[in-house]
Amino acid sequence: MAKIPKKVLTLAFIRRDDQILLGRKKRGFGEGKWNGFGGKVDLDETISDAAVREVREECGLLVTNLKKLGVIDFEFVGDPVILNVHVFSTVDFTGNVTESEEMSPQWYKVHEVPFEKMWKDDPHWFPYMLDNKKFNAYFLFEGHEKIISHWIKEVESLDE
Ligand SMILES: Nc1ncnc2c1[nH]c(=O)n2[C@H]1C[C@H](O)[C@@H](COP(=O)(O)OP(=O)(O)OP(=O)(O)O)O1
Repeated sequence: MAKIPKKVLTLAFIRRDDQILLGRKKRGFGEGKWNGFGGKVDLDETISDAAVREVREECGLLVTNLKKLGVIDFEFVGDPVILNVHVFSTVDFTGNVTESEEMSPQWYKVHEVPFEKMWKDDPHWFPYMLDNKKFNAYFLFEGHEKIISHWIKEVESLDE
């Protein structure tokens, strides 16, 4: 059976009191949408090292104690590549929030997250992430705005 190609990506969220740091993507995939910080994992790094690097590059913060909370597979009709996104969260960081070429960051209260300006899948799994519950999920998209099918399940543990 043919192997399905997967592209591994990170997605990290930083929490402070009742707030979460989001960034508006200024270019490329997901341009204009608010999201956490992340991107592709390089060949010579672990997934969590990539998560730390991407946060640093995209919003200037140095994060520690990242907890992996979710793994989501995204499939797009007509595209053989599955995006395998590893979701992290932390409350531990140093540095100042800084705008980058890729992201315009802003703190949001957790009950004021702007889902209407985010990926359509986000409202489905954010509640797990915000509650620090571990989860696996799958979304099949047609284009970038329509979810055709999906599932989410809470899990006891995730591979690091
Ligand atoms: N559907 C959905 N919901 C929520 N988050 C995401 C998606 N699809 C996604 O790809 N993502 C996340 C996963 C990553 O954090 C980013 C996409 O990363 P990308 O900007 O393509 O990767 P970089 O390595 O930063 O890209 P370049 O530096 O090559 O521009 O969105």
